[in-house]
Amino acid sequence: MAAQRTAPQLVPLLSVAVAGRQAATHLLTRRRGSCNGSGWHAVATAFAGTSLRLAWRYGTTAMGKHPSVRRAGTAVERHLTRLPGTRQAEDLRMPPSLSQPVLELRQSFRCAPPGLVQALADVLGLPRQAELLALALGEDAEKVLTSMAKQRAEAIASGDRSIAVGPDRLLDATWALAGEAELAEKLSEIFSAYLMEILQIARVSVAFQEMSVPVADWRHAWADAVVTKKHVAELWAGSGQLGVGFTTLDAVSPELAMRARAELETMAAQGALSDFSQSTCNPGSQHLWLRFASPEERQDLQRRAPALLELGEALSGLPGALQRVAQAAGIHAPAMRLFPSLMAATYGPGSHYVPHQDKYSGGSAGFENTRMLTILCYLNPDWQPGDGGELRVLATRKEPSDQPGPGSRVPELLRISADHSESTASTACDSETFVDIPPLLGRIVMFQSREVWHGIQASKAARRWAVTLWLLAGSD
Ligand SMILES: O=C(O)CCC(=O)C(=O)O
Ligand SMILES: [Fe+2]
Repeated sequence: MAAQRTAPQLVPLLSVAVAGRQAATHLLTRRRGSCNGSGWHAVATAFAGTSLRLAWRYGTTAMGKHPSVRRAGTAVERHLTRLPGTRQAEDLRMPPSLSQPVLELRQSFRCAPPGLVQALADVLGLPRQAELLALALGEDAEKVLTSMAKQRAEAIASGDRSIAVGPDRLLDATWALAGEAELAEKLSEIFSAYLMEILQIARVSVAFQEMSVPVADWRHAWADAVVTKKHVAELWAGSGQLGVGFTTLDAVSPELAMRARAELETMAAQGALSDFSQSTCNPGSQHLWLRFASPEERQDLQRRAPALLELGEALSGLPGALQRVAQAAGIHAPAMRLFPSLMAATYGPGSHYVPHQDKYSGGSAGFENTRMLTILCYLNPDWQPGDGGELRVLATRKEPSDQPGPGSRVPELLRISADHSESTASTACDSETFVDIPPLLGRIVMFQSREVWHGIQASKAARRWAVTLWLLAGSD
């Protein structure tokens, strides 16, 4: 309808973009104590950017059908799910009786990390089944979850409050004397925020999933030529050093690596880098994202940083090459999806990254992301022994970690049994047994994101540069 395309639509359109950005900011600012949140930064940023573009493209129609901002945001997500190469076949199978918001919720749960979905299932007392959960939450999931949070908060406030109040509990001992209503309100606020964050991550997972492709769809002749059975055996069968699933490959031409480094230096000089990280995990590091998922993004990157695009496209061919070699060798490799985007990061003198695994998600909820494979490429032509900045790969111990992570009290109080990664880590690193890998020009290191404990030794050189590509879990 022509009337829906007039100027007043601008306000709700911008609101959609703002909602997307808010989701992004929320995830960024609530990141506490978690040592690897950058994947979700990418999700959130991607969601915000795509919301804006799609809001402009489709928003007018969406607004006609959905007057409120929340619904408009949902309508944008619906269009997201209809981008080329997405799950249209599933759309066709959807029973007509489910309303659009419920279908969208179901799609979110299908794309979200399993731990998140399990958490919602636990809270609702249902099996972890996307359709059931979407139906239970219905058209106003936020309202249902807020009311679950309130119920649980009231039960605790009127019952044995010592499970939530006191030393080493969610709330400190000053709450012991609080009135029942006041305590219930405080707990309800914390529980709601936690559940909203889970819902938000599930919603942005759709964008991430839909903008990614199966690794087999991305072929690169260079990648097919350089991957051998040795790499696959070290990576997926743990046949290499420490037996933890990592491999190195010195295969990027020094000429390409030098050009890529020069482009990063230029972008850094132009102020394209993030602020210095304030995290205790990697203090002082800076990063920037380089996306090449869509033709527009590729064109843009080609103009700004052609060598980084060339490098990104080449590295993106590695996972598919690894899959093919693994299959031929009878080695099991997990199914993966590629989100075509590199993170470039730089560590100046004194900065480092504590040992961590790449499966940790950002956000205070602290759930696991779906990363499966980390591919790093180093761009440091002048690196010398003594410069620091080595990638330290550590051996693994089987004991559970005795250090509960941030937010771990909330799932407990909400009776969530999900894979709350930081409180239930089933391995820890053995800080005495490790391999240090110099970050040499053109060197690639690949490892299992969920298994391999790794960190960066304090850098002493002026600038240490690396680009990273993360591969996400796909369905077998
Ligand atoms: O740059 C490196 O060597 C590792 C970086 C890293 O571990 C990360 O960004 O998660
Ligand atoms: Fe990492």
